[in-house]
Amino acid sequence: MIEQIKGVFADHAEVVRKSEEELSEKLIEVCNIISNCITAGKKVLLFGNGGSASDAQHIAAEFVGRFLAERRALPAIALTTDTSALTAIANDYGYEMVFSRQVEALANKDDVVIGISTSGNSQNVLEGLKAASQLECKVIGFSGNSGGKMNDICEFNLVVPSNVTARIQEVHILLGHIICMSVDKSLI
Ligand SMILES: O=C(CO)[C@@H](O)[C@H](O)[C@H](O)[C@H](O)COP(=O)(O)O
Ligand SMILES: [Zn+2]
Repeated sequence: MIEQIKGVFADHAEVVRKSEEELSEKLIEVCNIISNCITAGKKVLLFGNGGSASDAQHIAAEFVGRFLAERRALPAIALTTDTSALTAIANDYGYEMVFSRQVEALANKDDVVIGISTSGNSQNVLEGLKAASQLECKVIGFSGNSGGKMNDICEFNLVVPSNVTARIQEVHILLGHIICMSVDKSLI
């Protein structure tokens, strides 16, 4: 067991190292887009399935509550929390529409819309990002597994260099925290 545990720590460290190498430049651009969005009075919408739904909520909460600095509340909404909307949309239109329908309802031009999917291929995430694109939002992806179909839809797709869902998710929340740090710094 100890060998397995050490193996997970080692894999995690290696994916973090490769992510730093491959994603840092792109991450600066994403941080700037999000800081500019907030400064311009726009908002951030996030969504994903399972663990990525939790990530969407976690990151939105850092904006609305606080991260490091004492600053004003910032507008971010996870589209994974309204069970009435989620169940009605899934029941009436299909599960693949649960995010796109909410994006149509809530997003405006120049809002930032972040879709989180480790495979890059979850249909409801893809539909949500496509809807955001049509509304001229800034479309950002957090993905893994070479990016999947999110590569074709996102303006910036942050593809974590791993094929292991858990390792990808661990870096996704790290990316989220780096973005929160950068937005905080841009505001104070
Ligand atoms: O957290 C985990 C696995 O670590 C799961 O809940 C995982 O998020 C779910 O299987 C998702 O449905 C996977 O979807 P995606 O990341 O490929 O879009
Ligand atoms: Zn998980």
